[in-house]
Amino acid sequence: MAPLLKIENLTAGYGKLAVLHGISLDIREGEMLSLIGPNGAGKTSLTRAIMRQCAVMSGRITFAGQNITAMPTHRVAALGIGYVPQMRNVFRSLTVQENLEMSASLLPHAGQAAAIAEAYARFPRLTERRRQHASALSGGERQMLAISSALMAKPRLLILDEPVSGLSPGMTDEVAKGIAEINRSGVTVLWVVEENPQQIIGLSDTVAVMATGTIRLQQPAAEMLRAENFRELFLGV
Ligand SMILES: Nc1ncnc2c1ncn2[C@@H]1O[C@H](COP(=O)(O)OP(=O)(O)OP(=O)(O)O)[C@@H](O)[C@H]1O
Repeated sequence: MAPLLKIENLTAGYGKLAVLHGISLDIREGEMLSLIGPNGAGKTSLTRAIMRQCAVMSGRITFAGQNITAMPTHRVAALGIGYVPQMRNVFRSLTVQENLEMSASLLPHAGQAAAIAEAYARFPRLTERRRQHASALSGGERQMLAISSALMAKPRLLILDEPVSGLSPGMTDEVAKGIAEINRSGVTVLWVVEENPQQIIGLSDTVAVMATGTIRLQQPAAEMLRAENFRELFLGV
């Protein structure tokens, strides 16, 4: 079966400067793929290139059989890719409930209340915070809200940029389990993982290792965890 997302020989960057060099990566429908690698490897840029927020210089990106390489961001999103950037991913001056209502407003009216209830059921912690402004949320709660908002559009592929970075171990566990549950419900997940790689990779099917703007390795997560040189691979040295 053709992969859900196919990236072929992608070169991309900012202005005239290429920071991704000949990237090729396949994501199968239903899988959970962790993208790891040292600071500056280009993980964020790769997620941004998929969403057309970083200039593609050459190569091709295909999603669900459609060439999205030159498609504007809103059309990529409408095709079924949800994106949660690491920062600025919620409306800080709105409450949790208002954030969810705003995202749910994309749905037919009849389905909005159920979609919001589903978000609270997935991350019960948000229920307790429903009247709080998003600016007052903890880092983990903010990620839960951003992920819930992105899910309102019912994406086939969810791209998450470092959703658990900087979180306490308990909160990492809570957010990561929520993401694994989303994946089990049928959503393909691509997540950038910066910290606690062993714990997160354990939840993933596949790992792709980036270094200096290239993909060094793509392999099953179980194999990756068994590798003696795991740290070396992870750090890309
Ligand atoms: N807006 C930008 N303009 C110019 N160069 C950028 C921009 N954003 C990132 N870069 C450069 O692109 C390269 C890859 O950065 P990127 O943020 O994609 O890496 P990363 O693997 O996500 O790193 P980190 O884990 O530190 O976020 C770096 O050399 C960075 O300096």
